[in-house]
Amino acid sequence: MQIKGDCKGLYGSVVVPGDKSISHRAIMLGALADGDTVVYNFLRGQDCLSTISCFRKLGIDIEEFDERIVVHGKGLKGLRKPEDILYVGNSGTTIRIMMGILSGQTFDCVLDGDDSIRKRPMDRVIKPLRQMGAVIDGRDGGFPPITVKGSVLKGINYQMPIASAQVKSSILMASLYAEGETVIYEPVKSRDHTEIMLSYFGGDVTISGNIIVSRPVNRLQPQIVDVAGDISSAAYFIVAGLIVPDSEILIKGVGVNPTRTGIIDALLNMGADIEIINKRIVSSEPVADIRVRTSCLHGITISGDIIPRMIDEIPIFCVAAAMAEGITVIKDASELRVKESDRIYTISRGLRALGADVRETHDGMVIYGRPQNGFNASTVKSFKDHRVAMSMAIAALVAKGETTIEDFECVDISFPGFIEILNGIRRDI
Ligand SMILES: O=C(O)C1=C[C@@H](OP(=O)(O)O)[C@@H](O)[C@H](O)C1
Ligand SMILES: C=C(OP(=O)(O)O)C(=O)O
Repeated sequence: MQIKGDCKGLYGSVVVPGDKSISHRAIMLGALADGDTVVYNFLRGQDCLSTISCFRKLGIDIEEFDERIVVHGKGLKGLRKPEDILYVGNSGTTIRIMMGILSGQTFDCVLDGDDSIRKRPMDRVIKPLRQMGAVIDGRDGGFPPITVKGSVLKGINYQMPIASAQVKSSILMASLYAEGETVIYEPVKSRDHTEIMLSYFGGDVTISGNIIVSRPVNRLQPQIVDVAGDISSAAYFIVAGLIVPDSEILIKGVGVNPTRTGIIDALLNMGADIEIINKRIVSSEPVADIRVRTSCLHGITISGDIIPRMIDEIPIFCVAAAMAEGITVIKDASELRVKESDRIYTISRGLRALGADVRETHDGMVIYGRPQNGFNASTVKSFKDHRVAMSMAIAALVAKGETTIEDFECVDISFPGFIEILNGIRRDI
């Protein structure tokens, strides 16, 4: 993909596709509910389509219409043994949360994914699920393919060693099949869409601070789920609107669940002109419109609790940091090393190719903002990582000349239509 630089301004309003995390969960809980769940604004990105494909193989009828998806749920005990392996493509969320669901079934199955998934650690999920009684294994102790033998589960008390919504959600799904209560202690609060949606579907979940208690229920109630716009996708336009001169963008209908808004808090601390307006609740999740205008940003340090609240946005945050005055330091973000790519390495490498001064540390980066000669166009790798590809596209807007981003089609994993929306608000195209 070629991206023309020297962008003269971005102007207008955009609507980003539905939230990836919420879309996955709507299919999963819809499949386990007794009856039809209707999902509006479902994200038709490859990751969520992988979730649909896995549940179809498990015997769930899922119909796709233009504006909605209908999941014909068969109840907690309604899944049937698949005839094939369950292929999750590039989606960590699909494989990890499904491991929890499949542990409590009465049949065996195998989960596998692409080259990137085969390198991602699954022991973080295997360990607590085994404590619950699951019979589950991975290649070399913890990598896909994963085999799951359905078994009888019991509730556990689990202190999570890392903040991970995928691990938490996998345990919560298994808790639906476990005898007794499951208690999860999170070191730092991670996104809570599973807890919110489980309650919405009639599950028995209580949350107090970082402690979540779940008890099994006899049935889940099907629902209408209107998926909020994905703040992770909105983040590319938020940063673009801040760093491209003469810009003003309104992003409509974005999910602003506080466990996801770390990127907004971090950018506000850098001096960003961001307004959150028209706040409302949609299907139990907070949603708002976000207005951004070109701003003079300055460097900051981010670490600790804010990191899980913006984990997927750190690549695009690095682009903002590289355009800010002064130094930005990112700490406590070693989880980035086990995403679709090692994002500490891949985003540092991409930004350096455009002329930024970025140094890697074991758990983050140090970014010396505003390179003297500005950004200069180059050919950069996406490493087939959708978040790196889109972050580089935004950085390319403020480079001199035309940047080439390799393997750009990977953006379809989370944001089909990204480039069309971006070109639609460029004043110079
Ligand atoms: O639960 C989820 O939907 C997700 C959780 C996060 O992963 P971790 O749980 O590994 O932090 C995030 O990076 C991923 O894109 C989506
Ligand atoms: C890490 C991501 O997703 P997943 O873990 O589901 O592959 C992401 O979308 O940035």
